[in-house]
Amino acid sequence: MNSSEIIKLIAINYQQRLHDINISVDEGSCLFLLGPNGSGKSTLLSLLAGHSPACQGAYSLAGRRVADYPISELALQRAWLPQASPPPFAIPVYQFIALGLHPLGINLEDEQACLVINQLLTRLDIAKLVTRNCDQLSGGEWQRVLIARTVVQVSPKLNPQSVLCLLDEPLTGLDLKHQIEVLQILKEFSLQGITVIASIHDLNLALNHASEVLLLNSGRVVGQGDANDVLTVGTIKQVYDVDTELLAVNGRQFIVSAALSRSV
Ligand SMILES: Nc1ncnc2c1ncn2[C@@H]1O[C@H](COP(=O)(O)OP(=O)(O)OP(=O)(O)O)[C@@H](O)[C@H]1O
Repeated sequence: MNSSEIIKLIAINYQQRLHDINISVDEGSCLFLLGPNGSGKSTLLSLLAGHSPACQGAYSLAGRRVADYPISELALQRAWLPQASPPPFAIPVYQFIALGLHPLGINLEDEQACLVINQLLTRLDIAKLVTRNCDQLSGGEWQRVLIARTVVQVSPKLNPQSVLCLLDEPLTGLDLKHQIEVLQILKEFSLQGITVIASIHDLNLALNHASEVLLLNSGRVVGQGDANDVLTVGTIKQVYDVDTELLAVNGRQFIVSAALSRSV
């Protein structure tokens, strides 16, 4: 393990869903997982969260085999936002977000915890919803509540042992303003040394916000590295079967569908 490597996967195979995955991720990286529907992004995130004990190969987090972590220690090191989970039961929003404190052994009597939660409520624009139950929210509001609960668990201000924040399609259902705020929160986390791994479908957001990307296809890694190197017209055609063009605007690259750009 090199000094900044936080995640190491060697020869991971899982059912028929992931094949020969060998990856390494550095501390503080903001890595976006990309790939078509069914390519294995959720499966890989679940495995990184420590939820696929029957996989073949080796997975180490912070230099230790994940299989050797007691679940209570794993919960201190990483948080995981699964994809599109419905509200579990009719619990008030504030109490649901505070569930993220549970693995840390603190509760709402902790002043710093209340401060962190209240800041998140403001930033994610959910302060006005706190007294409502989780099953009385719109899809985008519920997604922001889920993100808040996940982020609280690995907030460096509350949890000095946190190293990893895993999010499966965190931007799904969010409007533009809330997407930007979530991306900003994730960037701040990575700048504070927390490794962020999130799956998304928007290649342009990946180009402009990821420190690196990992592109999957049919459960195999097609490429990992700088988004500009991995997301070429050739790899996009190979993986998504879509013809694209790259446009440069104010020094930034954007991917557009070749068919759509010709039809206007
Ligand atoms: N519980 C399951 N049992 C068996 N196969 C599954 C299960 N869940 C998913 N799969 C299969 O595993 C493969 C990878 O699925 P996964 O959900 O990881 O893809 P994904 O890249 O996250 O897709 P999407 O972009 O649609 O969310 C797919 O072929 C899928 O059909």
